[in-house]
Amino acid sequence: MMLADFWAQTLRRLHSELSEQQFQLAIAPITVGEENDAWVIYAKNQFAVNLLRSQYAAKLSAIREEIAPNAPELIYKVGVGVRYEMAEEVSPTFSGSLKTQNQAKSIDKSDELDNLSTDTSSESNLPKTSLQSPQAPLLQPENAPVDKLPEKKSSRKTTAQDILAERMSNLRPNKKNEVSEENKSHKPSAIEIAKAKEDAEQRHSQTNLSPEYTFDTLVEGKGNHLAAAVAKSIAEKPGDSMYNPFFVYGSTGLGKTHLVQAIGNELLKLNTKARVRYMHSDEYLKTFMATVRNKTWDTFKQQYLHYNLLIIDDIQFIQGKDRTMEEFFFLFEHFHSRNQQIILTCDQLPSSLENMEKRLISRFSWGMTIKLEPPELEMRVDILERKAEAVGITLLEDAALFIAQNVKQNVRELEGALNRVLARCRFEKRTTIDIDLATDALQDIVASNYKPITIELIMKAVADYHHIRMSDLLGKKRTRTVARPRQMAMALAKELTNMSLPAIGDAFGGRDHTTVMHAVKTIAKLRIDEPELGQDYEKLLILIRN
Ligand SMILES: Nc1ncnc2c1ncn2[C@@H]1O[C@H](COP(=O)(O)OP(=O)(O)OP(=O)(O)O)[C@@H](O)[C@H]1O
Repeated sequence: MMLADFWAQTLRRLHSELSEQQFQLAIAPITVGEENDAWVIYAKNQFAVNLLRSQYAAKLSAIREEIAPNAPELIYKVGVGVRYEMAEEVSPTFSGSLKTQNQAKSIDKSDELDNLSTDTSSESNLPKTSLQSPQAPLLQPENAPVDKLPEKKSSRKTTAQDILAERMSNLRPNKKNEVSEENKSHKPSAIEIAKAKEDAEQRHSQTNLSPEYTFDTLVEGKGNHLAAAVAKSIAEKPGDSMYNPFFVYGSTGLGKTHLVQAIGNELLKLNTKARVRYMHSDEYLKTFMATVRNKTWDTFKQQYLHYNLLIIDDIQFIQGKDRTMEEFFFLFEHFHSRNQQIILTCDQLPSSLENMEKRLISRFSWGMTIKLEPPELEMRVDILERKAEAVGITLLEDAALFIAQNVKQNVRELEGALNRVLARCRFEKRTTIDIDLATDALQDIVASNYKPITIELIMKAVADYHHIRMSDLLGKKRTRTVARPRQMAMALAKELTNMSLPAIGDAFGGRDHTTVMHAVKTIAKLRIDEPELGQDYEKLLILIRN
């Protein structure tokens, strides 16, 4: 069998077996190739290679054994090979069967929804476990009540309308199984709708989730793209062993809480009866201490065991607290062994948690561990624009760029800076923020960020902006893609530094001062004649100054 055929069939197989999110996240980006008689699965970075090796290598080997037993072994590497798009590469019968597979997948998902929403067990129905010895943990996996996440059922035909109808029925109070045929056409009255809304709001408040932390309000960029994709996948299919636990870590203010709460809110949107609970580890600690003090073990156990999704924020705070860690270990085991989803956030990688129990550290890495990185410039601008828009204020592009350039570390600080600018804007009874207003409102931040402008700084900014190398600016190439940015860099050097024309020429690979003078004149003219170039120049001025 040829590699192309093998991969086309493998894609079809994986597409039918994995969730759409898993497929899109891990499999779709793969390219393949042949090297020295081996078949190579290429991924774009080491993280992706590791992910493939740990999560999919066994499955891929099994498929290879089955459909191409004489084919070479598969090896995994960072690199780029040939991409086979499923729709184009497969035969007509393949795409036909692909459709069938997709339908099968939607049946599975709707069944999960059915299961989740019709499971009516409540805390009071839970069997109680007893504390067997003073040292015994409160939560013992073997005794703990079984309240499973739904398992996939097979064949009932379910359409998208069924799913919608199911979701609608979840909005009505409690009567799902008692609806008679004639009542099916019953339209809920305004009172029923108001009651259902009130119930939903009450259920939501018990989850401890902030309603504003959703995927809609979460801006995505390089720093959180992968984490957001995994998060959405979990909301769609909580408890999948690949992402259980989901361990999100990163410095303060990067959006860990927002991201993990968005999972809870999304799951509740998909299924109003999913049992979700968010808590800060501090709350877990306090509740546990109160339990020890008051000996209210049963209440403590029942409080946690029936959730489908438990989110604990800032898990690092339980470090060094031996009994709490022990208890948490059994809570974790309970969730994991029953495919109930657990999500943890932390300020550092599990292995860096020096005072955490070893068995917990190893378990934290069983599922998916993802770091949130500080937002890059474009993402910061996007966040600012979206947040200003949400309060009905227009933030002009250069003002957004200016704020984003000055506040780089984390999103919380970015929000703080924006709030100051918004306050000034409202005080002046304006509806638009321009660069003057932003500069004025953030003077102190700008002053503390002050760095002298050097010619190297200018060259780097211009090279980055135009996606060329610094060496191109110094070299002899005269193609337009290089020559124009070089002229721009010279003009910027003239405007932003005190350097003489000969000194600038010298810094640009020993060029004559007349070359610099020509560049300055050309750019001055082009800034008027070519508005796009003019805007690029303005943006570079802001970038370099800030
Ligand atoms: N990608 C994002 N899009 C929109 N808003 C964001 C994003 N990331 C963070 N925020 C906002 O920034 C603020 C801080 O985020 P959050 O509290 O989630 O950070 P954190 O990483 O949990 O911080 P800490 O570790 O200090 O608890 C919140 O108001 C949040 O809504």
